Amino acid sequence: MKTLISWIATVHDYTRNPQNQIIGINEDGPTYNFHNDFYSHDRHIILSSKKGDTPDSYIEKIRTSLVQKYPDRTIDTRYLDISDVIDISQIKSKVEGLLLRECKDDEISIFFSPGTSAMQISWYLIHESGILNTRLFQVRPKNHSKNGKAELLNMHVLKSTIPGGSIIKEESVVNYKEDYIITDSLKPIYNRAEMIAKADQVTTLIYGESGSGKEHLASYIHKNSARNQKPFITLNCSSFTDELLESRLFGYKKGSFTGAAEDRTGLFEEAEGGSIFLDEIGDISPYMQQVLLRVIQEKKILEVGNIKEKKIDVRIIAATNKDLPILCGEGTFRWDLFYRLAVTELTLPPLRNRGMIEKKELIDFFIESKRKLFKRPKKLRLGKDIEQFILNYPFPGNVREMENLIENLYVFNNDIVLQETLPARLLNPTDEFKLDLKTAEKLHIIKVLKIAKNKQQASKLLGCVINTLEKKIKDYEIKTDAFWS
Ligand SMILES: Nc1ncnc2c1ncn2[C@@H]1O[C@H](COP(=O)(O)OP(=O)(O)OP(=O)(O)O)[C@@H](O)[C@H]1O
Repeated sequence: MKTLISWIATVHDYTRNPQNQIIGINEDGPTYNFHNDFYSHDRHIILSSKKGDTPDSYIEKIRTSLVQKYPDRTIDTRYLDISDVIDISQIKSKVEGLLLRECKDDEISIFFSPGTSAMQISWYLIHESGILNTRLFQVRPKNHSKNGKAELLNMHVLKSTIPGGSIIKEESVVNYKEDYIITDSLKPIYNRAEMIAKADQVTTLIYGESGSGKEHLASYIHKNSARNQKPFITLNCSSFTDELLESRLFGYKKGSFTGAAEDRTGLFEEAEGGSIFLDEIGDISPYMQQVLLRVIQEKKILEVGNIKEKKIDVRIIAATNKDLPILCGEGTFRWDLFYRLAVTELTLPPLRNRGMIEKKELIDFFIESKRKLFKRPKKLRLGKDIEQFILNYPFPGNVREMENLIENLYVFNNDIVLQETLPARLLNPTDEFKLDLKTAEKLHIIKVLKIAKNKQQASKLLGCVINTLEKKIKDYEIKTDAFWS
């Protein structure tokens, strides 16, 4: 869809009397001019910085007048409730949020001219962030053009001329410091999360296996958002029945069910102004899906046992280790809820796909961070063979399992890690975990390498030529040093 978006031009879109009061619509103003000369879009969204509690008669007047003149055109208004029209970060965050919610897949033409200069800088920053498919346009009015006709100009602004990107980057670096390692495969994901964070109210769906870092990524979005001074609340949805989940999320009134001895505030209300992280969202029942869909649509909650809804302002970040589109296709998850939750999406790779270098970085990272935790003067040392066992292990529990393993090694070792202190599953990885075929093959090769005297014997046992075995050792990044000295 081709969407045109612009601010209302409060000065130039209206005619005024000598006392500067608005008395009518200026048909030579920028909004009208764009429609007269250049409009070729499927819809136009006109933005107002005001609160939408009561429609602004002026912006609605211009909309009605345009619709009367061009009845086949779709013209909508949106009220963004901007408290300070020169606050760039507030403007950018609210506009970007709106665009991500409503125009994510559109070809967006931004009419740059109307609005305050802060609004124009925000347009530029949104365009430059590259998160949406945007183009910037301005109009040269007929009295300034050589041929006496208004001209539509596509703007290409050189990046180096405006320092906005670096200002925004600086803010997020200041906001965020933590004991966490962002390895290479995580960098693009965290960069995207940072952009998402700036777009207020936009929902995010994080995909990733258990222990891959979903909660941390969600908290990173919160910390980098304008809501970072407000609460970040997390809930694992899979551990509750419908009744418990509903009362936990929305609260309840005293006496509304057996055991409800007093009023209790729900998590949505506790998170007011901040963000809520709903983990394992793929596990909620059809009933809870319907309830949550309503909450997202209406931005209101209903406490259990209450009849009056409460307005909420909470950013929702959800996560799942399931393939939600597949669940939707099978009919167990609602498409409409999926689309509401997945306005933006992020996927964390499982640890087994992060490559040896990253695995090693993580091991080193945890060895140092757990040294501090255990208050040891020296870091634990891993012999080459022990390191190979750890590197070869597929870690079905992902980073959490690796973190726990290193903690465990600190408990049982003082200096150099002894092989007998390694958990049995590392020495003999079996198929006790659900593993894909490739991992099963890798584990089988490791098993055979361990019992064979050399590669020739291993390839014989495996029933393949040595070249095939060597290729698989390379592809699966199996470290063979531990098997033969
Ligand atoms: N890159 C990393 N650097 C440091 N610690 C990490 C990293 N990734 C994950 N962890 C640690 O692994 C553990 C699991 O992370 P987290 O709880 O974010 O995962 P999750 O995907 O939300 O898991 P689940 O779905 O089971 O709740 C946490 O202790 C977290 O600190």
